[in-house]
Parts: sequence; C-alpha cells; structure tokens
Amino acid sequence: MPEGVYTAPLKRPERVGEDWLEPAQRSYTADENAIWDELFARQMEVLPGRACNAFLQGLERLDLGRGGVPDFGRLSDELGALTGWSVVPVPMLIPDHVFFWHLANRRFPAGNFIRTRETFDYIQEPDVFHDVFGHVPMLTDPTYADYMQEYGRAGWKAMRYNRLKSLGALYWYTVEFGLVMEGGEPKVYGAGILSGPAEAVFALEGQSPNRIMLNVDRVMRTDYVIDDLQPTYFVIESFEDLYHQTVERDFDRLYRGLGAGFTYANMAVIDVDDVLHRGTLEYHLRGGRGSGATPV
Ligand SMILES: C[C@H](O)[C@H](O)[C@H]1CNc2nc(N)[nH]c(=O)c2N1
Ligand SMILES: N[C@@H](Cc1ccccc1)C(=O)O
Ligand SMILES: [Fe+2]
Repeated sequence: MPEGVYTAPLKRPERVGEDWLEPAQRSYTADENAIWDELFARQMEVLPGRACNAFLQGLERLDLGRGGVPDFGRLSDELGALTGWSVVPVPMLIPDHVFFWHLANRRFPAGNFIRTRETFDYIQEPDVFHDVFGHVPMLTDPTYADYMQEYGRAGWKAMRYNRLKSLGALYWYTVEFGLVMEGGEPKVYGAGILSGPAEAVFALEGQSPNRIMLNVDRVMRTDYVIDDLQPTYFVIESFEDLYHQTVERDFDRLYRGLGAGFTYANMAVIDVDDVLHRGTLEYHLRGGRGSGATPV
C-alpha cells in the first residue's frame, strides 16, 4: 500500500480552467454585502489589542471596512503596490499543486462565495470573509508576504517526498492559527483565528490551550484538527523568526527523517517545548465542539 490517504480529486467546475480561476469575481447581493459588514463589525469588537500590528495596519491600508465585499481588482492594485501580491477568485478549495502555483506567483486564491446566516459562526470551507479578511491584510507585511511565496514554492518539494501532510501542519500552525510575540505578549496573526468570533479570546486568554514557542521540526510532526478550536497554539518571536526557521533552511533532511504519520498528538507537551502557557486542556478533555463544554 502506498503511504498517505487517498482523497478523491476535487471536481473542477466547467467554467474554470486548469488554473481554477473564476472568469470574474461574483457580484454580491445587498444581503451578502450586509453579511460582510456584520462579520467585519463583530471581528472589530474583538481584534484591536489582540490581533498583531501587521494585521491591523493591513486592514487600514487596504481599507477593508469601507462596506461590502471588497472588489478583488481594487484590492490587487493596492496590495500590488505594497508587496506585489494580488487576490484572485476561485470557486472553492483547489488542488494542492494549483494552490502552491498561485502562491509561488504571489497570487492569493480567495473563495468567491460568502457564508450564509445559517453558517455565520462556523464554516468548514474557506469563504471570501475568511480568505480576504483573515489572510489578505497579512500580505501587506513584506516578510510575511515573502514567507507565503516561499511556502508555495516549498509545496512541490514536499509532494516529491510525500510529506504534504507535514507541510500542511506547518501551514496550519502558522498561517491559519499562529500567534506572534509583540511587546512581550502573544498576539494573533493566524487567519483562522482572525476571521472567527470566539477563537481570538480563547487562543490568547484561555487557560485551556497550550501556548508553545514554534519549533518547525516539532510542529511538522504534530497532528491537527480542522473542525474545532485548537488545543495548542504555536508562537513565533517575529515574522523574521518564522522566515529563518523555514525559508532559510533546507527541508530535504527534515523530510527524509519524518515518518509517514504524525508523531505527536495535538494536545501533547513534549520535552523540547519552550512553553509559554501549559494549558489545562479542559475544553478538549470535556469533549470540545458539540459537547457543550465552554471554551475557557
Ligand atoms: C496543504 C495545502 O497548503 C492546503 O490544503 C491548500 C489546498 N487548497 C486550498 N485551496 C484554497 N482555495 N484555499 C486554501 O487555503 C487551500 N489550502
Ligand atoms: N526551506 C524550505 C522551504 C520552505 C519555505 C517556507 C515554508 C516552508 C518551507 C525547503 O527547503 O523546502
Ligand atoms: Fe485559510
């Protein structure tokens, strides 16, 4: 049996080509634009003082709160002038190799659709609010912008070693759920935290989750869940620190040394960890999402 898990290929809609790009960004109804505005307002009650400076500055520089779902053309012009990135519309999750190819060319593929009121608090598939509100402001930071491009380039190497799941764990614990030290305290830069209502408070102030300094070798061996709050958050010193630990390091040896599966549970604290906060794990031990446990 080959290593890894078989996943059926994503079905490509007829209107998109091999690049998976939509011919044009959708236009949104008044109600859909109102959903953007409500989501935006709700996040802004939580994020000042919790999100990192790069994110808050990026939001302002791109003026994402001007009302309604932002126009990708306008966003791309403004972002292009800052760091050379653009935002391109895609229908849904796209295949890994296509995702990597866009990132390697400084194009951020953003979901075209917006969540409905039924799925206001939680969606499994990334929508335009997660992708544009959560990810795009961070791309105004030059070091972070370079990291994302290098991550795209790194994808193909991981595929050759059959270690995409490990690289996926790194993405998960940095780009989606990462924390960064600022003024002696962790702040949020992970898009998965930034685009949802409850996780910023849980990640930063919760007693339950572990907060551990990022160690790439360890994180790439760590399992992750995609459908609940995280039991562990990994913290970087700065975006330069992230860059040193990843881009400026050759992963060939690391990939050869990694096993096929993950070694560490997502709740584990291990000997090598530089622990900022050792979590009680109460939320997850009580059963997590769906169990009625409060995220504390
Ligand atoms: C491992 C890989 O980086 C990841 O799963 C990719 C796959 N395809 C994607 N496609 C879209 N549209 N957005 C994403 O964040 C991703 N993530
Ligand atoms: N330096 C890594 C590339 C990389 C960049 C950014 C993130 C992850 C990996 C390699 O040699 O493969
Ligand atoms: Fe994301």
